[in-house]
This record gives sequence, structure tokens and C-alpha cells, in this order.
Amino acid sequence: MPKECRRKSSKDFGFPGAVLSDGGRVERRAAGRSSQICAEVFQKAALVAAQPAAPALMHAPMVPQVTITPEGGGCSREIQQEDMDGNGDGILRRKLSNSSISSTGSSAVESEDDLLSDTESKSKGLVTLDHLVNTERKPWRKIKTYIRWPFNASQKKKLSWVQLAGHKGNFKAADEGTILKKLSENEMQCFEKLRDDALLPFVPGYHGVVENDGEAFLQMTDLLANFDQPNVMDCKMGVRTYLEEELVRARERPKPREDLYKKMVEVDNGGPTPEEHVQQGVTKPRYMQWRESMSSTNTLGFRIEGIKKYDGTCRTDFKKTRSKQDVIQVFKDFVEGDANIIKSYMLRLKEIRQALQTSEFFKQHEVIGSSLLFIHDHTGHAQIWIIDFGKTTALPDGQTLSHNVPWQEGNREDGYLWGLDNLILMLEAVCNEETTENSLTTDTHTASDL
Ligand SMILES: O=P(O)(O)O[C@H]1[C@H](O)[C@@H](OP(=O)(O)O)[C@H](OP(=O)(O)O)[C@@H](OP(=O)(O)O)[C@H]1O
Ligand SMILES: Nc1ncnc2c1ncn2[C@@H]1O[C@H](COP(=O)(O)OP(=O)(O)O)[C@@H](O)[C@H]1O
Repeated sequence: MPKECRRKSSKDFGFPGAVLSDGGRVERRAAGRSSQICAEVFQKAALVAAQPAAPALMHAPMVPQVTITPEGGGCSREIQQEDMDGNGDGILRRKLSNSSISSTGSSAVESEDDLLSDTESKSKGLVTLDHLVNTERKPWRKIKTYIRWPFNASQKKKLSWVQLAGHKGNFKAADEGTILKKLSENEMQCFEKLRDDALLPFVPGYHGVVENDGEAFLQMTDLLANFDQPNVMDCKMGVRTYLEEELVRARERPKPREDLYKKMVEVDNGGPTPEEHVQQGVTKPRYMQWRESMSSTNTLGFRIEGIKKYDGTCRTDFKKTRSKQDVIQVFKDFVEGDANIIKSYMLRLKEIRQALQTSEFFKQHEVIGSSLLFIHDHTGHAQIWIIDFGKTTALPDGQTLSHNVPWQEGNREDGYLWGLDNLILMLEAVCNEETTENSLTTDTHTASDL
């Protein structure tokens, strides 16, 4: 695809001071920086918002399947805390991703030849949203972060936000109950289209495009806002986590990336092929396929990305959580045996499933890299939302997906519904186990009481 047709990041929209409000209207923001407003770029954003999304992949080529290099034997182990400590304070600079159509504005799609910093960073775990409170930044590599409770009410509010996946620095705090996510044109178009769709009740409220500190952001509802010390889990949906066009591009101009090689080796030194070891680099699709095969993406159609518990503990070391039993165990730990929470989650997943089946948006889009965000708290409040439309791509006019047939390159299927069904099955298993365990406990009590 020609470069000018690719998605643009917030930088393409440029300058500060304006708010692209709901409905694509351009407004001026009453801020001291109004002199910096560049109406033209925000009109451009308005125009984009008002127009139907141009299909990003007009002609998905029928090209041979990419072979996933088999995992080597090697010594494989989970990342340990000691591996992480003192290892994450490199320069947290993000350059343009070489093969990525970023799910966010932070890694705009550019050439395969763009460079990428060795210290390419992801935001994992507890973060402090920029203008809320100025504490020391946590390097993403730190896999466990503890927060001391209780804080006073305002501190608690400030520190309760968590980013479990995605790119570092992508989010900022905004007005009460909302957050800002770096603008990607693609995600903006999705939010615009979702305004009239059956999925609307299941996605974060969208409040338009705003400028903050010279950058454009999507303003959306902070899903954590109505929870008290929430437990949060991010599950990335689908059997595939990269776009077909990323494969094509990598094939045309393969660009081994050192940062991805390093991430692979951190988890499994036997992951890279001998050639990849020699070149100290792997291509983006190769890395993404390896991630999918190591985790439950390929086998279950979803994977757990991260969990933050009410007590502030945070885990993102799920790269090798693949088996059903392991996944069930993670869910059991997450809900701490609370059958009511599991039931609420199951109900919500079934509602989401129903909405997906009637959603025009869902039919007409390849949904890649999107997550379900599970949130519950001690009051029994439990909800799930569909988040991250950065790589959700419109199909050519008239084309639809079933979302539950196997992916073959060219058919653009994403396995989303298949993954959702498996997720529901996993939760049912958790529920059954909990119920059995509880009834066993009750039986025991009854027996001993007698
Ligand atoms: O989770 P790990 O193993 O760190 O791998 C990440 C995730 O797959 C990111 O997806 P997400 O943002 O959905 O979590 C992806 O960003 P894209 O969404 O841009 O594909 C990154 O690609 P790069 O940003 O190119 O490194 C890739 O390195
Ligand atoms: N609307 C929201 N409310 C609360 N938390 C959110 C919201 N959107 C995203 N998050 C948090 O940020 C993380 C990354 O979000 P995501 O949209 O996937 O970012 P990226 O596009 O950088 O991958 C999620 O795992 C979640 O923890």
C-alpha cells in the first residue's frame, strides 16, 4: 500500500488547541494555547471523521502461507523478577515501528526500513497518567508492582489507573472520568462508526478528538472510573495479532528487528532460528506468530496480556500461558473464587456475543489486536468492555467476515468469535470448579459438623 494511504498518527493532525467534538465539529478549546491552533489540521481530522473509512486493504492478495518457524528446544523459562530489575531503565524512546501498523498513534505505519530503538518500550502494569501525579516512572520490564494501601481518597483515585498492555506513553489523564489515548486515524474512524452500532454499549464512551500538549488524542471514558480498587484483566482476542498487510510488507522488504529478537530471547532462548540468532533480529510477523504460538492465541483464540489486582499487584508475564488448565488457573486467581463475579462476567460475555452477531461493524471489519477488558471490584461490580481498535480494519465494500472459521492468508478471518466462545467455556469451567470446590467444602463441613 502506498505510504500516503497508510494510517496516520496524531502527528499528522498536528497542532494544539482544538477539540474535534462529537460529530466531527471543530471547536476551539478555551485554553491559554489557543494561539497555537491550526484549524486546518483539525478540519482534516473532522473530514476524516465525517467520511466513511477507506478500506485499508482493498485487494488482499492471495499469497502463500507464511511458515512459522518451529520453536527450538533451548532452555525456556518464565521471565523472573531478577531478570527484570535494573534492566529497564534505558532510553524509553519510541521510533517509528518498522513493520507495525500500530494499534495506536505512537507507532505510525511507515517503512519497513524505519529504525527501531533497542529499548523499544511497552507500557506494562501500573502507570501514572502524565498530568495527574508526578512520581517516578516504572520501567515496563518491571513485572510486579506493589502499591501500599490505603491512600487517601484523592491519591487512591490518582493511582488506580492501570495500563496493562499497549505502548508506553499512549495515555493521559483528562477530565473527570475520561482518559486520552494517542490518536490513530484508524481507531478514530472505528469509534465514529461504532456510534450507531450494536456494539456501542460495550465500548468505552467516545468523546471526540482533543489536543493536549501539542498532540492529538482520542478522549474516551475511563472504564476504571466507577470501580473501587478494581481488579483488571486484559485479554487480547483472536487467532491472529497482525494484519495480513504486515505479512506482505515483511515479505517484500523483510526487516529483522533487534528489539523483537531480544524480547523473544528473554522468554525463550531457543525461540529464534540459528539464522535469526546470527542476525540478532526477527521480523515483526515472525515475532507476532511466535507470540501467538507460545501463548493461547493460536490454540484458544485469545490470550491473557496482563492482570492488576485490587491490592496493586500487577502481572504481565503471561507470554507462555497457553494450556486450558493454565488459563483457567489464571482466571481462578483473578476472581479469587468468587462465583458471582464469574457469573457476571459470563453474562456480560454472552451479551457481547449477542451484540457481535447483530453488529454491522463487526461483520465489516477485520478485528486484530483488540482486547476484552475485564474489571471487577469488592462490591461485586463486574463488567467487560471491548477496547483497542487501532488495528481493526474495514473490509472492502460488500465483503464480510464470519469471525469463526480458520484463518488462511487472504481470507482475513480473525477467529474473534471462536476465541470468545472458548473464553466463555473457560469461565464456565472456572465456575464449575468453584461450585464443585464450594460444595465439597460444604460437604466436608457438614460431615465434620456431624
Ligand atoms: O506484547 P509484546 O510481546 O510486547 O508485542 C507487542 C504487541 O504485540 C503490540 O500489540 P498491542 O499494542 O496490541 O499490545 C505490538 O504493537 P502493534 O499494535 O503496533 O502491532 C508490538 O509491535 P511493535 O509496536 O511494532 O513493536 C509488539 O511488539
Ligand atoms: N477506556 C479505558 N479505560 C480504562 N483503561 C483502559 C482504557 N483503554 C485502555 N485501557 C488500559 O490501557 C491498556 C492498553 O490499551 P490499548 O487500547 O490496548 O492500548 P494500545 O493501543 O497501546 O495497545 C489496556 O490493557 C487497559 O489496561
